[in-house]
Amino acid sequence: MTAPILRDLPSLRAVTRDWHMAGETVGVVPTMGALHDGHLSLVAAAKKACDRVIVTIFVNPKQFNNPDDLKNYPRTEEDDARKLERFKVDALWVPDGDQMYPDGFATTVSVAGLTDVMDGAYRPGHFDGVATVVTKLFTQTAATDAFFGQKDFQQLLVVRRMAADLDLPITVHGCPTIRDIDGLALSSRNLLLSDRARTLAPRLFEELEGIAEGLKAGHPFATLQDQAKDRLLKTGFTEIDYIDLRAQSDLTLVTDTTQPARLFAAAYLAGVRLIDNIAV
Ligand SMILES: Nc1ncnc2c1ncn2[C@@H]1O[C@H](COP(=O)(O)OP(=O)(O)OP(=O)(O)O)[C@@H](O)[C@H]1O
Ligand SMILES: CC(C)(CO)[C@@H](O)C(=O)[O-]
Ligand code: BAL
Repeated sequence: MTAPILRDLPSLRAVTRDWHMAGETVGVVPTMGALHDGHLSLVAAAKKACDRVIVTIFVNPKQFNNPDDLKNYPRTEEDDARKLERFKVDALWVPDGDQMYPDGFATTVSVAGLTDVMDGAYRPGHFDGVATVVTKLFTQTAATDAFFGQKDFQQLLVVRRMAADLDLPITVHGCPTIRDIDGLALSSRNLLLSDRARTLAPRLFEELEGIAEGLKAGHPFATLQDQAKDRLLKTGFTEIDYIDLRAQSDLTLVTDTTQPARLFAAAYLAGVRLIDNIAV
């Protein structure tokens, strides 16, 4: 059965009020649509953990620093609703831009520190947009639990910081990255890759794995990083925003893996910006 698609706040509040009154746990899975198995793994985790599940679909203009990226972002609402049928989620929250940001909207939620690096540095304003919309999604749904992917690891930490700092009564769960059979992290933007670019895209993950092995073998990170960048550029990637080794807790740069660390990468292939990260 198709879940009800709710587009205005009074309708959303009407259904969630009864759940909260009954003491049920409510899980929210925030997405920008164009759903794939990565998103669906979050939905499955939410179904397992919570009495009720709301999936949100909103392509949030405030987090796009590039107007073409916003214009080209895939929008597939009917397919998305169909893909969710088998999960029997309780509601789809699909607000439009006016619902989310009515005339006069003037508030920005900004998380300092964690957002200074990587995607925060390369996509100015991006995490302000994310933190602002996620704060609204949390308060609109009054969810008790939220489910985010580790594919966007920096986003996961930013959201956790924001929820803790604002005392939002919600538990933020981080779920593992789902990959295609060739290792490419599933991502809605993969739909924008040409056939040829799609065959090259898994190289990003392969390079991260190669660096992880090199670190285990005792090679210095700086050398491994340079070699990986060179190889990606020769393969056809056009621009590499970063390949970084950072502490998992606070994203500070590290040069070894004496504390829990992750490798992070962002690079352009045929005009599409791919990101990935792995634990080392
Ligand atoms: N491969 C994946 N595995 C697990 N979670 C994922 C994966 N891809 C996305 N997610 C998670 O799904 C949620 C919604 O992400 P979003 O709608 O931006 O999808 P996306 O595929 O990351 O798209 P984009 O192309 O914008 O990066 C986020 O919490 C994100 O981390
Ligand atoms: C969390 C999110 C739905 C906020 O718009 C978005 O950044 C995403 O899809 O990862
Ligand atoms: N997956 C994070 C959302 C974005 O790239 O804008």
